[in-house]
Amino acid sequence: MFRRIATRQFSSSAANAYKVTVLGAAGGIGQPLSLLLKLNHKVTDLALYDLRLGAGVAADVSHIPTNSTVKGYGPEEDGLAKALTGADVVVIPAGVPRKPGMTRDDLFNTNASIVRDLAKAVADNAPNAAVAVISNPVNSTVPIVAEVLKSKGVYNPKKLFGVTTLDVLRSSRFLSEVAGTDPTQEVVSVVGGHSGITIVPLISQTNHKNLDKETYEALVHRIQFGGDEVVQAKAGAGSATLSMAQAGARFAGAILNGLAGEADVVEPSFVDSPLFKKEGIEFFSSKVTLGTEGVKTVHDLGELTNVETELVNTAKETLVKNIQKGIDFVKANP
Ligand SMILES: NC(=O)C1=CN([C@@H]2O[C@H](COP(=O)(O)OP(=O)(O)OC[C@H]3O[C@@H](n4cnc5c(N)ncnc54)[C@H](O)[C@@H]3O)[C@@H](O)[C@H]2O)C=CC1
Ligand SMILES: O=C([O-])CC(=O)C(=O)O
Repeated sequence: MFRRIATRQFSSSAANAYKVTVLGAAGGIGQPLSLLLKLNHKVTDLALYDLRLGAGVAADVSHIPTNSTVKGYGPEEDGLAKALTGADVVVIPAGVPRKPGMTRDDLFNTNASIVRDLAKAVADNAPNAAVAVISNPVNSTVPIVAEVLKSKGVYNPKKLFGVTTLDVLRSSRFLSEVAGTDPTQEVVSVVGGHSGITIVPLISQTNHKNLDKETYEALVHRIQFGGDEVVQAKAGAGSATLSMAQAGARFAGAILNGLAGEADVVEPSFVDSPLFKKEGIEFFSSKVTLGTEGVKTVHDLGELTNVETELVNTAKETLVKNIQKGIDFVKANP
């Protein structure tokens, strides 16, 4: 009796009740990300899919007494379709991570087809879901998802996101370390893309515009190549997983806050962007206001210093190639 009442009370038809699906849920990112999503009270239905161990991770996470129902899925018995059906948000951390000496682009050959195939399943089973792509190289995997969704006639540019939140977290942390401030109070807008020189933190828009040149350059370099620090330290066992899980949970949470109609939900993300389309750059990361239909507003970059303008111009040169690579891949390998 009690159980039936509890189920009804938290049924997914209620307001603020969402199904979130994680594709790649048993991986280094997927597991802690699933844990953090289990702690988000807006998530009432959590679907965890992986090639292996989806059921195991789900059984584990499901014992936490929050309001969501957790289910695990594998490729057998149409598990991917079942995991996706009815999803409001799909988060994709499936794919291989870097080893020392590799760039994110070196992951393209393996991850492009993984992401393409998962995007096909999203198109078929959750065409209205907001899709948040974590799998690298983000600058190319996001265009891959867009091309697949377009080919299936279900592309909604307002509901596709490349997750760049880890660059935002690192910026807050690293800036606070050089400025001697509280990292929780440092908010840094990061624009461009998610790899090396395409990552452009806008330090001039913080309270620390007067850092000396050497400190500023070292800070920007550390933010751009922060991922390498973790890859080196893990020495062949992968890249950032725990900080990325926090970043992914924060971004998925922001999408849910937007869907729920909360005011002023703003996060940087790599989205289908009007900012530089005239220059042939279809996707760009900048601050985005999230709303009930996904992207509500793509913010422009605001005022930049000459140095930041240079950094953005350099980022664009690489971005345009990374984006085209993703588009060409789907054209050649539909
Ligand atoms: N956007 C960002 O800021 C960041 C992105 N990443 C990227 O995230 C990805 C995942 O990283 P980790 O979790 O560390 O890797 P991992 O190897 O620990 O986990 C990947 C998981 O994906 C699963 N998987 C592979 N193919 C799949 C498929 N077709 N369907 C479902 N699941 C599949 C694997 O079974 C594995 O459990 C990598 O590409 C990495 O470069 C990592 C850190 C930050
Ligand atoms: O560095 C990597 O390969 C993983 C990643 O994207 C990050 O940590 O920012």
